[in-house]
Amino acid sequence: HPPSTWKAWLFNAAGTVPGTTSENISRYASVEQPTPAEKTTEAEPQIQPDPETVDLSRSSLSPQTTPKATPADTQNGTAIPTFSLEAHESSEDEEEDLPPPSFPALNSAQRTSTQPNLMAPPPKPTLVVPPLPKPTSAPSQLMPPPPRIVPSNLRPLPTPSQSMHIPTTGSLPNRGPVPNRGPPISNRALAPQATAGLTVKTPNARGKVLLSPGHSPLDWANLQRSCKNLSGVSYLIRVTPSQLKQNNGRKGKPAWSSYQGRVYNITPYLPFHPGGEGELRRAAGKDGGKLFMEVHPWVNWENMLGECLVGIMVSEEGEQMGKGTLEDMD
Ligand code: HEM
Repeated sequence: HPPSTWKAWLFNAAGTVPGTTSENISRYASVEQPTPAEKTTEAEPQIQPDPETVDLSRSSLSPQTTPKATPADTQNGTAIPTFSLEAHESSEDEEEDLPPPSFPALNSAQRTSTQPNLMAPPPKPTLVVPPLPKPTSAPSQLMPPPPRIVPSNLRPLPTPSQSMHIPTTGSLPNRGPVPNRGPPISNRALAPQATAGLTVKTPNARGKVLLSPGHSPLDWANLQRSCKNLSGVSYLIRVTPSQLKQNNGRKGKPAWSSYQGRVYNITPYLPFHPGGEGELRRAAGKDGGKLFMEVHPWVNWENMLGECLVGIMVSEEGEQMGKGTLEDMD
């Protein structure tokens, strides 16, 4: 239902409401449309509304820009109904004065119900935990209390300056040169000799040496696969002990060594031997099996020197000494 003041204005539009005159309406309309005199004298129309009828401070609309009803309508006798917000605001005030709605509603089922709990209560747990025995009579069965921490027994925590400090200059602590992972600083001066094909002894526990560039185990493996003649012979031969002794690697002779009845030319392997050329030469011109097995029995001689095979050991009379024959090798 509209407020009662709305009805009054509706009736005023019909011209039948007492107490509302056309004078009021025209005065109201004159606020919206300035008189011609005001238009001509001033560039910006200054509107001075009647404080009794219009309260511009309460309106967010500007009277200069918002179109309003023209007074011509009032002159014809039919006034445009105008609505006042006063009555509406008063009703809002009344609503604000009302207490907040109660929840649940006063006539709701929750309020009218006589039973306080509509839902059934949850079942009670059947398992009952027995109470813990009271630690009264037998304190010896209980766990002993934790030891008291005496500050004097605690080791003092290291300060960040002591434990977390990383030196910015110099070598890191406990980070010496890794064995056989690169040339140590003390051997750098010997690098030109190493490039000349000489091996350099390094101070490591297993007696490995610094191999010259291009003589790593991988380089040797590649050389074995290169199909080059590494044995120095064009076909497998029978080697007598005297022949083996003559080929000892000295005076321009090749270095042969026997292992399990087979003879190998170790000459091309000398610069590749991880234990050093000198160590390997100790087996030249004789059976090297004993030395070999003393140092590194895990090394596969056959695989390492397969392409260096010269032949088999025979007696001085040419008799076969081992199980295998040259035909078997072929
Ligand atoms: C003639 C056949 C030989 C072959 C094919 C051979 C091969 C090898 C190989 C592959 C290594 C490296 C082992 C590894 O890294 O674990 C090595 C190391 C070594 N070899 Fe030989 N070697 C031979 C003979 C000898 C002989 C006759 C000696 C000594 C008299 C010797 C002394 C050493 C030493 C001292 C090392 C370094 C220590 C080690 O790696 O355990 N090698 N050799």
